[in-house]
Amino acid sequence: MISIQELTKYYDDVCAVKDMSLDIPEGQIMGLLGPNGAGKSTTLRILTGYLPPSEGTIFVNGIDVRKDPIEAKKLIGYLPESSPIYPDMLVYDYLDYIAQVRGIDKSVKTARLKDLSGLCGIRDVMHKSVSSLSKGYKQRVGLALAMMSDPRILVLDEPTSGLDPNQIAEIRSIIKEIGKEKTVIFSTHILSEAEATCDRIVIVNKGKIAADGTMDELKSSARAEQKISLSLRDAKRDDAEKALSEIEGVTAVNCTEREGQLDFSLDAVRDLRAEVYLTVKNRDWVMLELLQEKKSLENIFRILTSEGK
Ligand SMILES: Nc1ncnc2c1ncn2[C@@H]1O[C@H](COP(=O)(O)OP(=O)(O)OP(=O)(O)O)[C@@H](O)[C@H]1O
Repeated sequence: MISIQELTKYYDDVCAVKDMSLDIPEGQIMGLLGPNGAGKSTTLRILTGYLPPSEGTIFVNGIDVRKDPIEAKKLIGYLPESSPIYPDMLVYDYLDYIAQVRGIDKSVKTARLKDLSGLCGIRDVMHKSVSSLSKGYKQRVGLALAMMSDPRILVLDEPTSGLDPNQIAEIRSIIKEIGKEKTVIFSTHILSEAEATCDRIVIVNKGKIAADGTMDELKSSARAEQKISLSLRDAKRDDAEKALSEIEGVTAVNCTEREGQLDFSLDAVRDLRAEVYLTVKNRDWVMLELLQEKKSLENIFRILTSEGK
């Protein structure tokens, strides 16, 4: 449905997106996850035809966004990071006005506004002024605006930014509901946000894709590397290092010594606590501590997006 090919964007000499390629199939809810300044908004602006790329191409349903932005935009609903909504109108009047601007036929307009108000949970505020709404409701109105033309693709830039936990949960459930029928792409810098909502997560850092997969795939790659720490007494350092490094699946052994105690940190391909325990027991060394550090997705995200990585 969407094919991003070798996308690069420079703002003067700042490279915001570097050689990004990505295919997004129809019906997917995809989260673009990354820290501030990773290039998420820039990617979404180019995808929605609001910003030209420096290099590269984006096809939306076979349409080249750069060559035919008007046709491409017809397929996309876009909620930018700070959605510009007029404060002085009633919600209903505002949606009605936008429906007219978008050329929605009068015969279907009333039904469309009714559907949207239900989908986006704004029935109760349709006759309130936009300025009186909470940030969460304003965001729902923004969603309704993005969905006005019943687009096949919905692009949301940090849709839950600045909302309280209840509002976040509400926006999430609306996105999930919309995602049953549409392709949804949204950006966030919060891992749990992407985890709760997405079929697929693309982690971007410094304009590049750092990881791409389903939540399960990212989690199993996070589990693929384990760290085990243990402390021993009554063991000779050389013997202990040798014995631990000979355990199948241990890829690195680090040791520090203090007051007759050996503290080890092992890298392993899986949870090897049982093997470590038996190795120590068979040699009559005293085990003071045995711990497995959980390498959570949170850690992976931090490692992938931290400075210098
Ligand atoms: N209009 C602009 N002019 C110059 N540099 C820009 C402009 N917009 C973005 N940048 C720079 O491009 C890089 C990527 O910014 P972008 O807004 O795309 O990142 P982001 O991941 O969306 O971050 P945030 O979550 O903070 O919005 C950053 O270094 C940013 O400072």
